[in-house]
Amino acid sequence: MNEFPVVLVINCGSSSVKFSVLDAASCDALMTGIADGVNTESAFISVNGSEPVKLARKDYEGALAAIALELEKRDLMSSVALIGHRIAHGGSLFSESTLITDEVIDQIRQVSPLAPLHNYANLSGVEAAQQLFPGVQQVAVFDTSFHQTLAPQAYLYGLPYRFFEELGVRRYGFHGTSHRYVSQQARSLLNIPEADSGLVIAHLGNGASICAVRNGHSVDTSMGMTPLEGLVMGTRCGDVDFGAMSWIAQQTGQTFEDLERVVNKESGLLGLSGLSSDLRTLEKAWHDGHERARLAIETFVHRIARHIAGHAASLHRLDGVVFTGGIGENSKLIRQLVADRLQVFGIRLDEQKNAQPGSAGERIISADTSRVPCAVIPTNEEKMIALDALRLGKVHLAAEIA
Ligand SMILES: Nc1ncnc2c1ncn2[C@@H]1O[C@H](COP(=O)(O)OP(=O)(O)O)[C@@H](O)[C@H]1O
Ligand SMILES: CCC(=O)OP(=O)(O)O
Ligand SMILES: [Mg+2]
Repeated sequence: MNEFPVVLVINCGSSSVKFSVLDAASCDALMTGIADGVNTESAFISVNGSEPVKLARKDYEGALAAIALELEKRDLMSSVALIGHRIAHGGSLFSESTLITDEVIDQIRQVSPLAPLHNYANLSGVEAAQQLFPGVQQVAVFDTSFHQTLAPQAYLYGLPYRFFEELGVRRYGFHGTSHRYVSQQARSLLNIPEADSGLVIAHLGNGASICAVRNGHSVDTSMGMTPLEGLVMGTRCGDVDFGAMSWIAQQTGQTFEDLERVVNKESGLLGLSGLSSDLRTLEKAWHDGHERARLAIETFVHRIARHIAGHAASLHRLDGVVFTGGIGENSKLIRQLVADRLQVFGIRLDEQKNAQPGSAGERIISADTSRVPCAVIPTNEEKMIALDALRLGKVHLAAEIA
């Protein structure tokens, strides 16, 4: 490794590449940024919150090349000791993070149809990084790994068992790296022992999911075989009656392919409001009297509360409800509306604590009289990815030397 090695963490999403450079010794972020609007005319890069700069090349390779250039400007290229990639779906092939080899890339490709918005983009990031950082060890960290502890009753669908046996149809769950990090932090914030603890985590971003964490392990989660099940999301519908989809297909003559696009890209907050998938836009629109924005937000909230309550049933005790993700960390409105619907648990937020800005970091937001504590914990998937990359990278380096 270099004298002051760093870990580059890459999260290639459906239209953006989020990246962080972390000090390998402390795992503190030295630099973060986003290349957004990938594969569109307006593709840009912004580093450490700076003004966006247009990308010369608009594709994933172009975005990764722009990130490499930013590292070069800061004389960091030769310090990159490891690259950690967020990979959404690992299927049943990967229950843990792994070093990336050609075989691993092939295996990730095999499961990619199950997370089409994410995995193909994730793989583009891996391939571009291999070109730009030749010889640097890369590590894959899967959203699905943390949920490998689900019991059959939590991961099976009520379908004929042969679909599971013959086709591997089952629930996997996603956002595992975030749920893993947030549940660890929550135990220290709320001062509860891992061995006897029960938490419900609400990761609310563009994609959104709930996770029940019992004694440090995921025991239930709202996403399924693909990242479509569960909550209403930015553009995804979440839970929907298959009978409704079949009815729509019969009435409109739309194919499975058409409907897959509708449920993944045209539904959720966007589809309900007819306005935007971005919660900030919808909150403002509601404030300005936009009725469908209000309806979209209230539907989003109702589903979150229903899933939080349902997930509590997988725990033996409820020590806390924790909000994270772009919405969970920043929207006092959503947190308040969700808490209002959880009165059955004796949950009450403290208005002032809930009104603190996202920049306030980890914080308890419930009233002292609340029967269950509620907290906000900013997620840090990048740190978890860097830690996994370092752990696997060290093992690999030791094996090379031996
Ligand atoms: N200050 C804020 N108030 C309300 N919503 C916010 C705020 N900041 C970000 N969001 C919302 O967070 C969502 C994006 O969350 P994020 O976790 O960044 O998504 P991703 O799944 O792409 O990682 C968007 O709906 C955005 O509007
Ligand atoms: C794959 C899980 C998911 O929805 O991720 P996202 O929140 O980054 O879209
Ligand atoms: Mg995210």
